[in-house]
Amino acid sequence: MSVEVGAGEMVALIGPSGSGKSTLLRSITGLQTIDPGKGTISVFGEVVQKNGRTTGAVRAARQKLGMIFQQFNLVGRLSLFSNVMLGALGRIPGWKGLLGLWPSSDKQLAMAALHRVGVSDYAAQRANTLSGGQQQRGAIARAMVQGAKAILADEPVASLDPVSARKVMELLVELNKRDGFGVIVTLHQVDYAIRYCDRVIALKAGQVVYDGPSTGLDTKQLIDIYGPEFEDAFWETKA
Ligand SMILES: Nc1ncnc2c1ncn2[C@@H]1O[C@H](COP(=O)(O)OP(=O)(O)OP(=O)(O)O)[C@@H](O)[C@H]1O
Repeated sequence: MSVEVGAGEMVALIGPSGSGKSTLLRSITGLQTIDPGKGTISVFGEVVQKNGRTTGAVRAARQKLGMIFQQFNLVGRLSLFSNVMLGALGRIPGWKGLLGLWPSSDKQLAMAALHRVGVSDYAAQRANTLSGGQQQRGAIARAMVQGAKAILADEPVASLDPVSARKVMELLVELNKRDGFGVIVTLHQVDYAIRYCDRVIALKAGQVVYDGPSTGLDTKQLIDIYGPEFEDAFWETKA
């Protein structure tokens, strides 16, 4: 496949289960290597994968990419604040991080990020005592402290109730529109992709089958992507 996403874009990645959405995101961050061959992956202009191997540029590129997962990936027994501070781990020696010897500038950054995503009131609370929506906001704050320029979110709302899911999607839109973060978000809910994202890339069996404005997706294309059962399922979720 060949795909290019601009620095400040908000893109939904959709497609049936197994179509390659997670594989694509994981490959961009270098968590997974691509097949040997001519394919390359570049992040902010630097080649991070080539000939089926990650390059030396992958580490610096990872710093610029905040990865958000369905299951939040916070350390449950640590406070929300400590979890967000982990975003700064790449900037100081590991032992300092373990002892909690964070520079005050990073601590301020963490509180500002928690405030920005609307969960600063829970900073001292253990992560595993928070709701899914609050944890996901914390994960986004951690990406901000990391210094990410773009957020790659792999089904970030799949484990959330509809209200929390909407709030997390609205937060991603806000971070994109107001703060200039690039966002690539994989979604199973096509209606969320259409409502919140300007551009949709649809994958099917590892190929790009649609790449264009979300407003350009029609029922026929969605049936092509997901199969004939799609129409029933779509209207069920809208009801
Ligand atoms: N290099 C590769 N060559 C062929 N197949 C691959 C390769 N890498 C991954 N796959 C397969 O492609 C599929 C992609 O799965 P992936 O988890 O990326 O899909 P997904 O769209 O994120 O699905 P879901 O929505 O269920 O999370 C998997 O079955 C995986 O084993």
